[in-house]
Amino acid sequence: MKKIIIAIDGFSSCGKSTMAKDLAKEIGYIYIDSGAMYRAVTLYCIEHQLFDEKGQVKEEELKARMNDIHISFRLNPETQRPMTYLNGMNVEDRIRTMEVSSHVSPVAALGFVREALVRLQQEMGKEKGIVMDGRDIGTAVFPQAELKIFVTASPEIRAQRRYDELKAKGQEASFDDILYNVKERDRIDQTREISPLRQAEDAILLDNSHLTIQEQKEWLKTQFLKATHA
Ligand SMILES: Nc1ncnc2c1ncn2[C@@H]1O[C@H](COP(=O)(O)OP(=O)(O)OP(=O)(O)O)[C@@H](O)[C@H]1O
Ligand SMILES: Nc1ccn([C@@H]2O[C@H](COP(=O)(O)O)[C@@H](O)[C@H]2O)c(=O)n1
Repeated sequence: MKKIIIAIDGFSSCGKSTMAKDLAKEIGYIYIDSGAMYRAVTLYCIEHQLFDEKGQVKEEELKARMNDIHISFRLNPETQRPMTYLNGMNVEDRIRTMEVSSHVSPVAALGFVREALVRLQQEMGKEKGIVMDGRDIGTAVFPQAELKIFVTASPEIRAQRRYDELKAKGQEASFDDILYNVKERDRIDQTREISPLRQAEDAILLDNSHLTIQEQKEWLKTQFLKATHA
């Protein structure tokens, strides 16, 4: 069967990567979490003191160091899940902290950061057979994608899911902080100048507020089958 590109965009924490990962595994496609790449750049900024005392990113310094930032993915041999590597180090857990979540959207709004990461994402998808999730995959990275999905759910439901996830991992979490972060990231992502978060005209909308993980997985598989048998 001819391989296609599947772009899954949408709001923060609505289940994009859960759906994308499951589908990719089932159909034997590569899965790329583009948000992990923006998170890795943000972690680099935190670890190299590239935020000033007001929490603003030191743009010129980051720009000068972009060539020193190397991001890649490797499969965890036990779980078969992709892990994010930054300059050869596994940073999968460190990029998921609230500290990174609360700094990532301003970093992702910088044109030179987007240029570098979009180039890398397009390179990863040039052979097709890829499921990529993010904010601008269907609009900017792969506008030619054969299947585009745009996922949404209410902010409260999304925050609750993230809260439950952190609690299950034994991490300290405040529902209010998570809700604030989810809404604030959505605001910055939707209002930035370059490639703002929006639904592509040809994307299929999914509100999964009241769907289980299994139901949304089946829904996505149906969309894939429709797109590949059309
Ligand atoms: N339909 C669902 N019902 C309940 N929980 C869900 C559902 N879909 C995903 N989840 C859970 O919600 C949390 C967020 O999901 P996920 O990480 O896939 O979202 P995301 O959109 O990729 O987030 P981000 O934008 O932050 O990368 C996870 O704990 C996941 O297990
Ligand atoms: N294609 C993308 C993907 C992500 N971002 C930015 O990164 C943040 C973190 O992404 P998650 O998917 O891990 O939540 C997100 O809030 C965006 O600011 C992006 O700009 N483009």
